[in-house]
Amino acid sequence: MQLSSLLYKVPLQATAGSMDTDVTHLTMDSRRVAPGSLFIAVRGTVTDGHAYIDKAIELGASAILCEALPDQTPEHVTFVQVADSARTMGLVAANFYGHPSKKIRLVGVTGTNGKTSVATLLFRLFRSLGYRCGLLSTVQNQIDDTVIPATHTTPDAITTHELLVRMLEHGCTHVFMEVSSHAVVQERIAGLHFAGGIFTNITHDHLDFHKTFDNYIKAKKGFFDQLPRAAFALTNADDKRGAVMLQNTLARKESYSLQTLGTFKGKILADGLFGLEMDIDNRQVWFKLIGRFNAYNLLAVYGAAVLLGEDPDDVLTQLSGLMPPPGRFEQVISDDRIVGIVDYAHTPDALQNVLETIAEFSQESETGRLPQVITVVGCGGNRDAAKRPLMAEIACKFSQRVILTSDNPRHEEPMAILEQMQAGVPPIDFKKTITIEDRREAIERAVALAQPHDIILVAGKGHETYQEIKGVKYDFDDRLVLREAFANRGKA
Ligand SMILES: CC(=O)N[C@H]1[C@@H](OP(=O)(O)OP(=O)(O)OC[C@H]2O[C@@H](n3ccc(=O)[nH]c3=O)[C@H](O)[C@@H]2O)O[C@H](CO)[C@@H](O)[C@@H]1O[C@H](C)C(=O)N[C@@H](C)C(=O)N[C@H](CCC(=O)O)C(=O)O
Ligand SMILES: Nc1ncnc2c1ncn2[C@@H]1O[C@H](COP(=O)(O)OP(=O)(O)OP(=O)(O)O)[C@@H](O)[C@H]1O
Ligand SMILES: N[C@H](CCC[C@H](N)C(=O)O)C(=O)O
Ligand SMILES: [Mg+2]
Repeated sequence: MQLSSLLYKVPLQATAGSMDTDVTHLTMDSRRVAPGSLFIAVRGTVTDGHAYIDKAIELGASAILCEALPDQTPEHVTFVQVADSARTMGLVAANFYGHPSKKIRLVGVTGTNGKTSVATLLFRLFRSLGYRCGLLSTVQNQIDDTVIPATHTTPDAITTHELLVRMLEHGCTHVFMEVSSHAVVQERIAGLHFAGGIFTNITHDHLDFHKTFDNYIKAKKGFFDQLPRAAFALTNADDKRGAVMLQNTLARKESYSLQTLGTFKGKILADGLFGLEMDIDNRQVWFKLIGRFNAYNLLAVYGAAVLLGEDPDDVLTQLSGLMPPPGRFEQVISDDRIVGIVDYAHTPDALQNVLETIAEFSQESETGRLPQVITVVGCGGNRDAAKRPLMAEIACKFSQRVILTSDNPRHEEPMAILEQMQAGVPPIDFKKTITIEDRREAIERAVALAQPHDIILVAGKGHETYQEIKGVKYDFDDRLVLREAFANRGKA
């Protein structure tokens, strides 16, 4: 495509070289430059893409998009200067790929917790309603049955556009995607045309990246600020910041609620390890998902589906048959009835929600002995450190035994992370807390400590199939390790 067409409606500051140059490929990574590429120099958190312009030219880039022109520009390469290359990348990607998001109904989900759950349920719901669909999520990307591994919760703008084109070619009519706060700040969603946006909730996370809670709120709100007038903006009316999200949006304002007024009203009628019974818009329905937080997710999905024009009865019928996404309250039961729960709770709020849900149900046992809750939990390295003591404190508050362990230490020392978690353990709970650095050993110890009908929560990794230590991803799956530990229990 001609560079001038690629830059259609893109605000430019300066150019050097021919605008007729042909561009055959876009990339923000010099290591991926091939002859004919447009290399987009983006300032990152570790390094600055501008430092790789020479490398990109060496590898045959035909044009460079950047925020600062070098003193001398070679004649055979065109330079384009813009104010914000990350944002421009999204606009250029939209031009290059022919605005696929305008030809499909794209719905984004943002919030601290529940994005994967809501996006995945919407994807499965619309498929069961007969549509071809796409999904961009933390667990995986999907085009109907074809799974494409995900590296991020929200891919970069070029990858997203590429995937949307593939989805269109496959005949997809609807795409559901998670919109992380990182993605909003890094402009990964620039150039996308959304048919709707959904807000789940906002609590403590990612303060390592956003620095303050206010910045974090602003990042989430930024998604709604960008929605077009024709879109819907569906918020959680029961969340303190639910209304804030919609303050400046042009989109149609809608809400869902279990507690107050909202476009979509729900009520929990029954809640147990078997599922949820809810009243939604005066219809009583059973769902296979567990816990109050999932009542919110279901209501958000229902509301979005109705806003997308689906019949409420059809939506509820299909929704009642859906299973939770992998690693979300996934149960692994031992032969002697120990209940293992693997859940992706990796924030204080998620951990508290899951443990409160478990606490409610652990009183239901009919064995005469009150089941104990054993929680195995860790916190990721090179991520928000402020949540570490909080998560340990919450684990102690709601469990009879707590095993603190590692969760993707990345480039940090596992024991240093664990010491920060230990700082949150109240003195009264020292006795019930053990620290075991190796996650497999920690899970095995939980199984050894458990008796029939006890509940073991293994929190933080959910669907993940690896443990990341010093840049290497080792195979590790909480569900498999738990199953193995249960199987070995009989043999000990
Ligand atoms: C903190 C963060 O978000 N980092 C993302 C960011 O990387 P960065 O800012 O560190 O980039 P950088 O390494 O400084 O490089 C700057 C630029 O130089 C380029 N470069 C670099 C080296 C080179 O040789 N040549 C070259 O051209 C890079 O391609 C890049 O364009 O931009 C990269 C390209 O898009 C992302 O892959 C990377 O995600 C990292 C891997 C990451 O772990 N991100 C996490 C925190 C994240 O985004 N998480 C959210 C979910 C959070 C949630 O749970 O809600 C997500 O959406 O996945
Ligand atoms: N609506 C909700 N409110 C609070 N907690 C929730 C909600 N939905 C799910 N959770 C909890 O949060 C965990 C993560 O859920 P989910 O993967 O859907 O969130 P996410 O927003 O996609 O997370 P990430 O930011 O890591 O992508 C779940 O395993 C569950 O413990
Ligand atoms: N999307 C989140 C996932 C955290 C999951 C947890 N297992 C960890 O590695 O910290 C992040 O990148 O911060
Ligand atoms: Mg997610």
